[in-house]
Amino acid sequence: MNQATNDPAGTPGQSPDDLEAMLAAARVPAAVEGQRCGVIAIVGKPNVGKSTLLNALVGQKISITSRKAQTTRHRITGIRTRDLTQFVFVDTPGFQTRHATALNKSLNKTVMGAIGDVDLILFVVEAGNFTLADAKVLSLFKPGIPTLLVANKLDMVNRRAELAPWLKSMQERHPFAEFVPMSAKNKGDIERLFDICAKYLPEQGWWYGEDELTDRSEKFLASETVREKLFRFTGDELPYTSTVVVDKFEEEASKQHKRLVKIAATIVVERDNHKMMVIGDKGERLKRIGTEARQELEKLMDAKVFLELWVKVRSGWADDEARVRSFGYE
Ligand SMILES: Nc1nc2c(ncn2[C@@H]2O[C@H](COP(=O)(O)OP(=O)(O)OP(=O)(O)O)[C@@H](O)[C@H]2O)c(=O)[nH]1
Repeated sequence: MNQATNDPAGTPGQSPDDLEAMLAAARVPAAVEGQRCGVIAIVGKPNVGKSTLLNALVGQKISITSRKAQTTRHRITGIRTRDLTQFVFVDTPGFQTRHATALNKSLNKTVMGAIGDVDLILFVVEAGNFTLADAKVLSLFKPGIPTLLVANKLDMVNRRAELAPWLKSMQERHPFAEFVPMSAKNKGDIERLFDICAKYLPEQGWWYGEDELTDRSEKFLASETVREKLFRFTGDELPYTSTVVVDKFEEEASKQHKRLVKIAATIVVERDNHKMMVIGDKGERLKRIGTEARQELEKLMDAKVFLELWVKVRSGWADDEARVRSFGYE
Protein backbone atom coordinates (compact mmCIF):
# COMPACT_ATOMS: atom_id res chain seq x y z
CA MET A 1 0.00 0.00 0.00
CA ASN A 2 2.72 2.45 1.02
CA GLN A 3 4.57 1.76 -2.13
CA ALA A 4 1.70 3.03 -4.22
CA THR A 5 1.89 6.51 -2.67
CA ASN A 6 5.55 6.73 -3.62
CA ASP A 7 4.90 5.52 -7.11
CA PRO A 8 2.29 7.64 -8.84
CA ALA A 9 2.25 5.31 -11.81
CA GLY A 10 0.63 2.69 -9.61
CA THR A 11 1.69 -0.73 -8.44
CA PRO A 12 0.93 -3.76 -10.55
CA GLY A 13 -2.45 -5.18 -9.66
CA GLN A 14 -3.85 -1.85 -8.53
CA SER A 15 -6.34 -0.06 -10.71
CA PRO A 16 -5.95 3.68 -11.40
CA ASP A 17 -9.26 4.19 -9.57
CA ASP A 18 -7.86 2.70 -6.34
CA LEU A 19 -4.82 4.90 -6.61
CA GLU A 20 -6.94 8.01 -7.10
CA ALA A 21 -9.01 7.17 -4.02
CA MET A 22 -5.88 6.56 -1.97
CA LEU A 23 -4.26 9.83 -2.97
CA ALA A 24 -7.45 11.69 -2.17
CA ALA A 25 -7.53 10.15 1.31
CA ALA A 26 -3.92 11.16 1.96
CA ARG A 27 -4.44 14.80 0.98
CA VAL A 28 -4.45 17.41 3.77
CA PRO A 29 -7.98 18.77 3.95
CA ALA A 30 -8.20 22.24 2.45
CA ALA A 31 -9.37 25.10 4.63
CA VAL A 32 -13.12 25.10 4.96
CA GLU A 33 -14.54 27.87 2.84
CA GLY A 34 -14.96 31.09 4.79
CA GLN A 35 -12.55 30.11 7.57
CA ARG A 36 -10.45 32.92 8.99
CA CYS A 37 -7.44 32.89 11.29
CA GLY A 38 -5.09 35.63 12.46
CA VAL A 39 -3.05 37.18 15.24
CA ILE A 40 -4.26 40.08 17.33
CA ALA A 41 -1.93 42.00 19.67
CA ILE A 42 -3.37 43.64 22.75
CA VAL A 43 -1.17 46.62 23.56
CA GLY A 44 -1.29 49.50 26.00
CA LYS A 45 0.37 51.13 28.97
CA PRO A 46 0.16 49.40 32.38
CA ASN A 47 -3.16 48.98 34.13
CA VAL A 48 -5.50 49.92 31.28
CA GLY A 49 -7.17 46.49 31.38
CA LYS A 50 -5.29 44.39 28.80
CA SER A 51 -5.27 41.19 30.85
CA THR A 52 -8.94 41.62 31.80
CA LEU A 53 -9.74 42.00 28.11
CA LEU A 54 -7.71 38.94 27.08
CA ASN A 55 -9.34 36.78 29.71
CA ALA A 56 -12.79 37.92 28.64
CA LEU A 57 -11.98 37.22 25.00
CA VAL A 58 -10.50 33.80 25.65
CA GLY A 59 -13.23 32.93 28.10
CA GLN A 60 -10.90 31.53 30.74
CA LYS A 61 -8.29 33.01 33.02
CA ILE A 62 -5.04 32.82 31.07
CA SER A 63 -3.30 36.04 31.95
CA ILE A 64 -3.12 37.23 35.52
CA THR A 65 -4.83 40.45 36.53
CA SER A 66 -4.27 42.66 39.51
CA ARG A 67 -4.83 46.21 40.64
CA LYS A 68 -1.10 46.70 40.73
CA ALA A 69 0.41 48.09 37.52
CA GLN A 70 2.82 45.94 35.54
CA THR A 71 1.89 42.45 36.62
CA THR A 72 1.99 40.97 33.13
CA ARG A 73 5.51 40.10 32.12
CA HIS A 74 5.24 37.53 29.38
CA ARG A 75 3.92 37.41 25.92
CA ILE A 76 0.85 35.26 26.36
CA THR A 77 -1.28 33.84 23.64
CA GLY A 78 -4.89 33.01 24.12
CA ILE A 79 -6.82 31.25 21.40
CA ARG A 80 -10.52 31.44 20.73
CA THR A 81 -12.47 29.86 17.93
CA ARG A 82 -15.96 31.18 17.22
CA ASP A 83 -18.04 30.19 14.23
CA LEU A 84 -15.63 30.19 11.27
CA THR A 85 -12.96 32.42 12.82
CA GLN A 86 -9.96 31.55 14.97
CA PHE A 87 -8.58 34.48 16.98
CA VAL A 88 -5.00 34.16 18.28
CA PHE A 89 -4.42 36.83 20.92
CA VAL A 90 -1.10 38.16 22.14
CA ASP A 91 -1.01 39.94 25.45
CA THR A 92 1.91 42.26 26.10
CA PRO A 93 3.44 43.70 29.24
CA GLY A 94 2.45 47.27 29.99
CA PHE A 95 4.95 49.46 28.24
CA GLN A 96 7.28 50.86 30.88
CA THR A 97 8.74 54.25 30.17
CA ARG A 98 9.87 55.54 33.51
CA HIS A 99 12.60 53.23 34.77
CA ALA A 100 15.36 51.79 32.63
CA THR A 101 16.28 48.62 34.52
CA ALA A 102 17.24 45.42 32.71
CA LEU A 103 13.80 44.01 33.52
CA ASN A 104 12.07 46.98 31.90
CA LYS A 105 14.27 46.80 28.83
CA SER A 106 13.34 43.15 28.47
CA LEU A 107 9.63 44.01 28.85
CA ASN A 108 9.83 46.67 26.17
CA LYS A 109 11.55 44.28 23.80
CA THR A 110 8.69 41.82 24.31
CA VAL A 111 6.17 44.51 23.37
CA MET A 112 8.11 45.37 20.21
CA GLY A 113 8.35 41.70 19.25
CA ALA A 114 4.65 41.19 19.77
CA ILE A 115 3.39 43.95 17.50
CA GLY A 116 5.80 43.52 14.59
CA ASP A 117 4.02 40.71 12.85
CA VAL A 118 0.32 40.68 13.59
CA ASP A 119 -2.87 41.11 11.60
CA LEU A 120 -4.55 43.54 13.96
CA ILE A 121 -3.56 45.66 16.96
CA LEU A 122 -5.96 46.49 19.77
CA PHE A 123 -4.53 49.64 21.29
CA VAL A 124 -6.09 49.79 24.74
CA VAL A 125 -6.44 53.12 26.58
CA GLU A 126 -8.76 54.34 29.31
CA ALA A 127 -11.75 56.05 27.66
CA GLY A 128 -11.38 59.83 27.75
CA ASN A 129 -7.74 59.61 28.77
CA PHE A 130 -4.55 59.92 26.79
CA THR A 131 -1.23 60.45 28.54
CA LEU A 132 2.41 60.64 27.56
CA ALA A 133 2.77 56.93 28.39
CA ASP A 134 -0.04 56.11 25.89
CA ALA A 135 1.66 58.28 23.27
CA LYS A 136 4.94 56.41 23.74
CA VAL A 137 3.24 53.06 23.11
CA LEU A 138 1.43 54.44 20.05
CA SER A 139 4.72 55.73 18.61
CA LEU A 140 5.98 52.11 18.38
CA PHE A 141 3.34 51.00 15.89
CA LYS A 142 4.50 50.29 12.37
CA PRO A 143 2.34 51.77 9.63
CA GLY A 144 0.22 49.32 7.70
CA ILE A 145 -1.12 47.14 10.52
CA PRO A 146 -4.79 47.98 11.14
CA THR A 147 -5.22 49.31 14.65
CA LEU A 148 -8.42 49.64 16.66
CA LEU A 149 -8.61 52.17 19.45
CA VAL A 150 -10.16 50.27 22.35
CA ALA A 151 -11.39 52.97 24.74
CA ASN A 152 -11.77 50.72 27.78
CA LYS A 153 -13.39 51.30 31.20
CA LEU A 154 -16.28 53.12 29.54
CA ASP A 155 -18.31 52.36 32.67
CA MET A 156 -16.06 54.79 34.55
CA VAL A 157 -16.90 57.71 32.24
CA ASN A 158 -19.65 59.83 33.76
CA ARG A 159 -20.19 62.27 30.96
CA ARG A 160 -20.46 60.29 27.74
CA ALA A 161 -21.03 63.49 25.70
CA GLU A 162 -17.46 64.49 26.34
CA LEU A 163 -16.22 61.35 24.65
CA ALA A 164 -17.03 62.50 21.09
CA PRO A 165 -14.50 65.40 21.03
CA TRP A 166 -11.95 63.13 22.69
CA LEU A 167 -12.41 60.46 20.00
CA LYS A 168 -12.02 63.14 17.33
CA SER A 169 -8.73 64.25 18.88
CA MET A 170 -7.59 60.61 18.88
CA GLN A 171 -8.29 60.30 15.17
CA GLU A 172 -5.93 63.22 14.60
CA ARG A 173 -3.17 61.38 16.45
CA HIS A 174 -3.27 58.17 14.45
CA PRO A 175 -5.24 56.74 11.51
CA PHE A 176 -7.16 54.22 13.63
CA ALA A 177 -9.21 51.75 11.61
CA GLU A 178 -12.08 51.96 14.12
CA PHE A 179 -12.98 53.25 17.57
CA VAL A 180 -14.38 50.79 20.09
CA PRO A 181 -15.57 52.46 23.29
CA MET A 182 -16.29 49.56 25.65
CA SER A 183 -15.82 47.90 28.99
CA ALA A 184 -13.77 44.70 29.21
CA LYS A 185 -16.14 43.68 32.01
CA ASN A 186 -19.24 43.89 29.81
CA LYS A 187 -20.20 40.68 27.98
CA GLY A 188 -22.12 42.45 25.20
CA ASP A 189 -19.12 44.65 24.46
CA ILE A 190 -16.88 41.60 24.19
CA GLU A 191 -19.28 39.99 21.68
CA ARG A 192 -19.26 43.18 19.62
CA LEU A 193 -15.47 43.30 19.70
CA PHE A 194 -15.27 39.73 18.32
CA ASP A 195 -17.43 40.70 15.35
CA ILE A 196 -15.35 43.79 14.68
CA CYS A 197 -12.01 41.92 14.91
CA ALA A 198 -13.10 39.04 12.65
CA LYS A 199 -13.27 41.32 9.61
CA TYR A 200 -9.56 42.10 9.86
CA LEU A 201 -8.30 38.51 9.94
CA PRO A 202 -7.22 36.86 6.69
CA GLU A 203 -9.21 34.06 5.13
CA GLN A 204 -7.17 30.93 5.80
CA GLY A 205 -7.36 27.60 7.62
CA TRP A 206 -7.11 27.44 11.44
CA TRP A 207 -3.73 26.87 13.12
CA TYR A 208 -5.02 25.31 16.35
CA GLY A 209 -7.70 22.87 17.36
CA GLU A 210 -11.16 24.30 17.93
CA ASP A 211 -10.96 23.82 21.73
CA GLU A 212 -7.38 24.96 22.35
CA LEU A 213 -7.16 28.02 24.60
CA THR A 214 -3.46 28.66 24.94
CA ASP A 215 -0.12 27.40 23.69
CA ARG A 216 1.43 28.02 27.08
CA SER A 217 2.61 25.09 29.15
CA GLU A 218 1.01 24.04 32.42
CA LYS A 219 4.32 24.89 34.09
CA PHE A 220 3.92 28.47 32.92
CA LEU A 221 0.31 28.58 34.12
CA ALA A 222 1.57 27.33 37.50
CA SER A 223 4.01 30.21 37.90
CA GLU A 224 1.38 32.72 36.74
CA THR A 225 -1.16 31.38 39.22
CA VAL A 226 1.26 31.60 42.15
CA ARG A 227 2.23 35.11 41.05
CA GLU A 228 -1.38 36.21 40.95
CA LYS A 229 -2.03 34.92 44.49
CA LEU A 230 1.21 36.52 45.66
CA PHE A 231 0.09 39.96 44.52
CA ARG A 232 -3.47 39.44 45.65
CA PHE A 233 -2.48 38.60 49.22
CA THR A 234 0.28 41.17 49.61
CA GLY A 235 -1.90 44.02 48.28
CA ASP A 236 0.09 47.05 47.24
CA GLU A 237 2.90 46.38 49.70
CA LEU A 238 5.07 44.17 47.51
CA PRO A 239 7.04 45.75 44.63
CA TYR A 240 6.30 44.32 41.20
CA THR A 241 9.94 43.19 40.91
CA SER A 242 9.02 40.09 42.91
CA THR A 243 8.74 37.02 40.74
CA VAL A 244 8.03 33.29 40.79
CA VAL A 245 10.29 30.55 39.43
CA VAL A 246 9.01 26.98 39.06
CA ASP A 247 11.85 24.66 40.16
CA LYS A 248 10.03 21.38 39.75
CA PHE A 249 6.99 20.32 37.72
CA GLU A 250 6.51 16.58 37.63
CA GLU A 251 3.58 14.38 36.79
CA GLU A 252 3.55 11.12 38.72
CA ALA A 253 1.59 7.95 38.24
CA SER A 254 -1.15 7.51 40.84
CA LYS A 255 -3.70 4.84 41.62
CA GLN A 256 -6.00 7.20 43.52
CA HIS A 257 -5.97 10.13 41.13
CA LYS A 258 -6.49 10.51 37.41
CA ARG A 259 -3.52 12.87 37.37
CA LEU A 260 -1.03 13.78 40.08
CA VAL A 261 1.30 16.75 39.64
CA LYS A 262 4.06 17.80 42.04
CA ILE A 263 5.18 21.39 41.80
CA ALA A 264 7.88 23.28 43.71
CA ALA A 265 8.21 27.02 43.18
CA THR A 266 10.33 29.82 44.59
CA ILE A 267 9.05 33.33 45.17
CA VAL A 268 12.00 35.65 44.55
CA VAL A 269 11.93 39.00 46.35
CA GLU A 270 14.43 41.84 46.57
CA ARG A 271 14.68 42.47 50.32
CA ASP A 272 14.44 40.72 53.67
CA ASN A 273 11.42 42.78 54.68
CA HIS A 274 9.65 41.69 51.47
CA LYS A 275 10.32 38.10 52.43
CA MET A 276 8.68 38.70 55.82
CA MET A 277 5.76 40.32 54.03
CA VAL A 278 5.24 37.25 51.84
CA ILE A 279 5.60 34.77 54.69
CA GLY A 280 3.33 36.75 57.03
CA ASP A 281 2.64 36.19 60.71
CA LYS A 282 3.56 32.58 61.59
CA GLY A 283 3.68 31.74 57.89
CA GLU A 284 -0.05 32.41 57.50
CA ARG A 285 0.17 34.45 54.32
CA LEU A 286 2.46 32.06 52.46
CA LYS A 287 0.17 29.22 53.45
CA ARG A 288 -2.84 31.09 52.07
CA ILE A 289 -1.03 31.89 48.80
CA GLY A 290 -0.11 28.21 48.45
CA THR A 291 -3.58 26.88 49.24
CA GLU A 292 -5.41 29.20 46.84
CA ALA A 293 -2.87 28.64 44.06
CA ARG A 294 -3.10 24.88 44.50
CA GLN A 295 -6.92 24.88 44.40
CA GLU A 296 -6.97 26.98 41.25
CA LEU A 297 -4.33 24.81 39.56
CA GLU A 298 -6.27 21.66 40.40
CA LYS A 299 -9.24 23.10 38.53
CA LEU A 300 -7.18 24.41 35.61
CA MET A 301 -5.25 21.17 35.10
CA ASP A 302 -7.90 18.74 36.24
CA ALA A 303 -5.37 17.04 38.53
CA LYS A 304 -4.45 16.49 42.15
CA VAL A 305 -1.69 19.02 42.84
CA PHE A 306 1.00 19.11 45.50
CA LEU A 307 2.49 22.59 45.69
CA GLU A 308 5.58 23.47 47.67
CA LEU A 309 6.52 27.16 47.98
CA TRP A 310 9.80 28.76 49.00
CA VAL A 311 10.78 32.41 49.42
CA LYS A 312 14.25 33.66 48.52
CA VAL A 313 15.89 37.07 48.67
CA ARG A 314 17.92 38.06 45.63
CA SER A 315 18.62 41.75 45.93
CA GLY A 316 18.93 43.77 42.72
CA TRP A 317 17.79 40.95 40.43
CA ALA A 318 15.68 43.30 38.32
CA ASP A 319 18.82 45.36 37.55
CA ASP A 320 20.96 42.41 36.56
CA GLU A 321 20.57 41.38 32.93
CA ALA A 322 22.00 37.87 33.27
CA ARG A 323 19.72 37.16 36.19
CA VAL A 324 16.66 38.53 34.41
CA ARG A 325 17.42 36.05 31.63
CA SER A 326 17.95 33.21 34.07
CA PHE A 327 14.43 33.86 35.44
CA GLY A 328 12.96 33.32 32.00
CA TYR A 329 12.63 36.85 30.63
CA GLU A 330 14.42 37.13 27.30
N1 LIG B 1 -14.23 49.69 35.85
C1 LIG B 1 -13.50 48.93 35.04
N2 LIG B 1 -12.34 48.39 35.48
C2 LIG B 1 -11.62 47.63 34.62
C3 LIG B 1 -12.05 47.40 33.29
N3 LIG B 1 -11.11 46.62 32.69
C4 LIG B 1 -10.14 46.39 33.61
N4 LIG B 1 -10.44 46.99 34.77
C5 LIG B 1 -9.64 46.99 36.02
O1 LIG B 1 -8.40 47.66 35.79
C6 LIG B 1 -7.35 47.08 36.58
C7 LIG B 1 -6.17 46.68 35.69
O2 LIG B 1 -6.57 45.65 34.83
P1 LIG B 1 -5.50 44.65 34.14
O3 LIG B 1 -6.31 43.83 33.20
O4 LIG B 1 -4.67 43.98 35.15
O5 LIG B 1 -4.60 45.69 33.35
P2 LIG B 1 -3.32 45.47 32.40
O6 LIG B 1 -3.40 46.52 31.36
O7 LIG B 1 -3.25 44.07 31.94
O8 LIG B 1 -2.15 45.78 33.40
P3 LIG B 1 -0.57 45.40 33.35
O9 LIG B 1 -0.48 43.94 33.62
O10 LIG B 1 -0.03 46.24 34.45
O11 LIG B 1 -0.05 45.81 32.01
C8 LIG B 1 -7.99 45.88 37.30
O12 LIG B 1 -8.33 46.30 38.60
C9 LIG B 1 -9.23 45.60 36.47
O13 LIG B 1 -10.26 45.00 37.21
C10 LIG B 1 -13.30 47.97 32.86
O14 LIG B 1 -13.76 47.84 31.72
N5 LIG B 1 -13.97 48.73 33.78
